[in-house]
Amino acid sequence: MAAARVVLPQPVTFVTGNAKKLEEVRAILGQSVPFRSIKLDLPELQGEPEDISKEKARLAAKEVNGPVLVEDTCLCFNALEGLPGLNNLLMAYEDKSAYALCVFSLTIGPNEEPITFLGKTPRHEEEFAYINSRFDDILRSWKEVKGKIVSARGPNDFGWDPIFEPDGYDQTYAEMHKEEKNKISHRYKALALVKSHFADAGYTFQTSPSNRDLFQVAKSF
Ligand SMILES: O=P(O)(O)OP(=O)(O)OP(=O)(O)OC[C@H]1O[C@@H](n2cnc3c(O)ncnc32)[C@H](O)[C@@H]1O
Ligand SMILES: [Mg+2]
Repeated sequence: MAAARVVLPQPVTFVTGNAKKLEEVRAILGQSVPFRSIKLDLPELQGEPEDISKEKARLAAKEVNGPVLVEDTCLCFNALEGLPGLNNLLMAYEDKSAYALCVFSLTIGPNEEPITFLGKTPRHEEEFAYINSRFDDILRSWKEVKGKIVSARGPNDFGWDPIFEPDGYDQTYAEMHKEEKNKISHRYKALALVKSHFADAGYTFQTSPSNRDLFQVAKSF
């Protein structure tokens, strides 16, 4: 018997205040997940990345009163034991290695528990087994994006892209073509899990995003 399909009252709303992030999410998701986007000023929360992300999703779902997707990204420095970073502080350390971590949380409604998707190595055995059973192919190369901090190179229009050089590349994220970054990035890795989840869950929508919604998104940035 086919699994019951969850019907969502409206398309997923991706909540962000960051236009560059939205651009990448659009490019990576393509048509695979129907979503629209709004800009909401949500508080910058403190704590573990997954907890922050879940709380952000809960707050956003209350505001939107429907299904939401949120994302948080950090550039974490190994010299600071994974603390997100202050670049100047790092200059005092020899270890310039870092990793880019991306967490998405999806919640299908204001009273639902958020599900998180991490562009990072799973920490717990059970988590690993769970993801592995579902996303075998993705997981084979599954890691946070490792790299190092360098002096800024390339256009300066998106956060820390000019100072992050992923391992195995001689360009910073900022110097790469957009399509190249989107094929290897922390955001790509986390969104691959989001896509698999949507393919698995087979959500259907009572309404789909209209041109009007898309137009409003374009205007809000
Ligand atoms: O509204 P939200 O979605 O939270 O957008 P934000 O700009 O606050 O984004 P984050 O909290 O996730 O990110 C913290 C910082 O990291 C930067 N950032 C996020 N993703 C990045 C990427 O892929 N490359 C470079 N910088 C990035 C971003 O510009 C912020 O200054
Ligand atoms: Mg933020």
